[in-house]
Amino acid sequence: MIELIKCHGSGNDFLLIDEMDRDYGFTEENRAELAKSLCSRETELGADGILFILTSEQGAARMRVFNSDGSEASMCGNGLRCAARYICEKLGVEEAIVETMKANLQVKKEEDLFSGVPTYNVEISPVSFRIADLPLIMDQEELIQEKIPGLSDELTFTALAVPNPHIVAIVTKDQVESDLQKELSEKVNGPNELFPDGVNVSFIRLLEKGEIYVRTFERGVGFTNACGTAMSSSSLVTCLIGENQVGDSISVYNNGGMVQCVVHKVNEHYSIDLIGNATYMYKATVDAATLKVVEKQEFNEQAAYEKLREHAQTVLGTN
Ligand SMILES: N[C@@H](CCC[C@H](N)C(=O)O)C(=O)O
Repeated sequence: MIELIKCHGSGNDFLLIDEMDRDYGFTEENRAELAKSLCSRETELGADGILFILTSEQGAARMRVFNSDGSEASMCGNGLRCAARYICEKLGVEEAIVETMKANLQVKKEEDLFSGVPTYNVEISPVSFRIADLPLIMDQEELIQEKIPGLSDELTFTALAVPNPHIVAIVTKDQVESDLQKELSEKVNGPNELFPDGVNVSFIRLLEKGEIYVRTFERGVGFTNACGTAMSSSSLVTCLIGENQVGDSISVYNNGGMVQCVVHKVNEHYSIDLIGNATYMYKATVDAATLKVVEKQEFNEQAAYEKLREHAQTVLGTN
């Protein structure tokens, strides 16, 4: 029997499985297979990915994230907020260090972003603009607000690794609503010569000063309600172009709700605080042999979250 929690950050939903106290004896193949089968939207659970919580020698716990196609990602911002809540509540602490594939990251409980919505602040770091770190195969060091030959004649992109790979473009409302993002994203996430490992592709719409909208096609998943590392990357890009300021809070609206991002710059190194909900939907027990849900218990937290989501939709409706 596998015990899990279905949770979400901005509607980017995950199945959280705790391997700290319980040794399920998963192999790497098992984790990838579980991600593909349990995350399938054809099944009762369905999710954008699985968060495996493990013991760590470098922090309070370790988070590994698998996309719904079975690939492992180096980071997941919305997932880290859910993992942060789980780890902090389990250990009875308000803040912790969580080990991820490439970095040990600071997480902490924050004041509720909206009444009754459990909120966590997670560090998004390290940030690299070296295109080799994505990797993006082009004959240059960085790509900041530039065209990518062979990808789009109309859009300029910024490429960054936080540390999972992202390209972001500032677009118009019409461009967000067109099929352009789907076409580009499928191109760079299929066999292609630019991004051999694929890439998360975000379109940003500038709303007001301090307010942006971000829509992301996630590598290994497809369009999701929101992507935390993408919203962090997008906030940083709006600071680079002078639209927003380092140190200021940026409200980032998405199709699943909203979060806040604060970009920091210390000694030429950027990091981003990603602040948003960590909502539990239900607890479930799954039979590992049949992958059927044998028990389910709701948390009743979604109603409070819906109020935040309605607010976000109202803001988007007027922009
Ligand atoms: N949804 C995540 C990112 C998950 C990983 C991503 N699809 C990748 O492969 O890099 C987030 O909230 O950051």
